[in-house]
Amino acid sequence: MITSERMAMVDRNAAALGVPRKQLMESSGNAVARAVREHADPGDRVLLVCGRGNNGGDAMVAARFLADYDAHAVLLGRPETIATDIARENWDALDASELPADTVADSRAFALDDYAPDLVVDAMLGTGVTGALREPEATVARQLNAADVPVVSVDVPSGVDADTGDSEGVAVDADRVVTFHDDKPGLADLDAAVTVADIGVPEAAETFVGPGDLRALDRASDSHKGDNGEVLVVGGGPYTGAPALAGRAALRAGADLVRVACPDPVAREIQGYGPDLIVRPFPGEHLAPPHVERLLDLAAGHDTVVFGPGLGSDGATLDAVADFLAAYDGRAVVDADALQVVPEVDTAADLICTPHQGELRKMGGETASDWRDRADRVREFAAGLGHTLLVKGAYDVVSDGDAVRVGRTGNPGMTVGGTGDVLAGVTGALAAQIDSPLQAAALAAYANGRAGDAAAESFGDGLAASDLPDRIPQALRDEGE
Ligand SMILES: NC(=O)C1=CN([C@@H]2O[C@H](COP(=O)(O)OP(=O)(O)OC[C@H]3O[C@@H](n4cnc5c(N)ncnc54)[C@H](O)[C@@H]3O)[C@@H](O)[C@H]2O)[C@H](O)CC1
Ligand SMILES: [K+]
Repeated sequence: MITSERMAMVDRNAAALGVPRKQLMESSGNAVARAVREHADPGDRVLLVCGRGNNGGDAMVAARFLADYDAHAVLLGRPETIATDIARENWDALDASELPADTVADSRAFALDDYAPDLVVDAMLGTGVTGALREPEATVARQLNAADVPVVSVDVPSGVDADTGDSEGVAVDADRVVTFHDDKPGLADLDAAVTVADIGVPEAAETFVGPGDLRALDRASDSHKGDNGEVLVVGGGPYTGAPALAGRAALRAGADLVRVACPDPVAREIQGYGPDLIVRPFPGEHLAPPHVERLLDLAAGHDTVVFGPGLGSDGATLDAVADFLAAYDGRAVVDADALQVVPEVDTAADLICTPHQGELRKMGGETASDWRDRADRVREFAAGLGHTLLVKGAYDVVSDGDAVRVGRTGNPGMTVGGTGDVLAGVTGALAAQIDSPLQAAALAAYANGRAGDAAAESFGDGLAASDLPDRIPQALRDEGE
């Protein structure tokens, strides 16, 4: 099953892998023509009703594959109103090839009987539908539903929401649906036979995080209306730079506000770095159980907590981490020494753990040299743990125990200290903006690696972790779109 939102991401990822949407449309149209062949005989009259989006484009392609039928394409609207370049190119190809095709600009000009079809291909609207069908689509849908003619719908019956199966007004009552790449949740309860057509989307477009995944952030900024979240970084003790790096990275990944809770001496140093980070010091040299109550209060006012950067592995510190996690029920990123506490603790929190392979082993997980084997093991371990894992490596493997995503951006220069702190901060900021922890972690791995790749262009293997945060905003933009 795939939602329309995820399909749009995968589609964009496929384009980035060198399989552009027009090529997928060619496969989609071919699959539609194959379905027509199963329901009608050569010579039969086939009416292809095309909308102005890519759903219509699929049927325009199908028309080219049906030369041995009496096939006729009807565009609902004027050719100038076709919404996408690839649909327009396919319409122009029909026109230039002098294949039977005409346009219907308003509902009064359409009468199904004029075509006397043996079969209708419904390609008015696919996953791009919003709200109730407008005219002329609504009238055409009513005529199709009233007539005794078999209907093959392209991708989804026009008017039906592919994610929910709902329709706000009239929708096409299809006999058969040819849907693409993967089944859609909204098709399950319809009275239609559903076939899933492989349209050649490489598996890598789903597995490897790509520019399409950046859409998760566009959507997040629509729904949160400018509220990009507040992040609390809990870190510092033996190390000072780590919490500051994580905090700065969280800001650059779009968090509205970042506070760093750290021991007094660390706070004084962080304040010397500049005005961007708000510091909430606690007494002593390192985190300890007496600090936990105040940290919990502080955490309650934040969308996510990034736990671990530079905390060290003092016994009292690890006890404090365990106490915190046992009482916390929000969302947190756990990194570095704090990770070893996670398998023992019973927590209601929603955690994203970001171990490197050594830390994963310390948590009781297994690694493997081949990334595919590693992906299986990470998935199993995440399922047992009940949290999301982002296991760092040349290929970063992310799993919530169910799905697996792999980030393959980044370069060997990033083995320098501190890049993990940057990743933890970016993960915290994205987890404050994106609902799915898997998606937030996957995108964080991708963006961190891309920022590292941009830094390597200037500094090669001499890159430093502090080169990364300022390169995160660009790494979170899709320049190819
Ligand atoms: N990877 C894939 O899955 C591929 C899918 N393909 C096909 O593309 C469509 C989705 O195309 P898109 O252009 O995004 O949307 P639509 O064609 O469904 O519709 C957009 C079009 O419709 C107008 N519109 C929206 N709501 C309404 C309404 N209620 N009434 C009337 N008109 C409406 C809107 O203004 C736009 O102009 C997918 O389903 C597949 O069939 C491609 O083949 C590529 C690969
Ligand atoms: K359709």
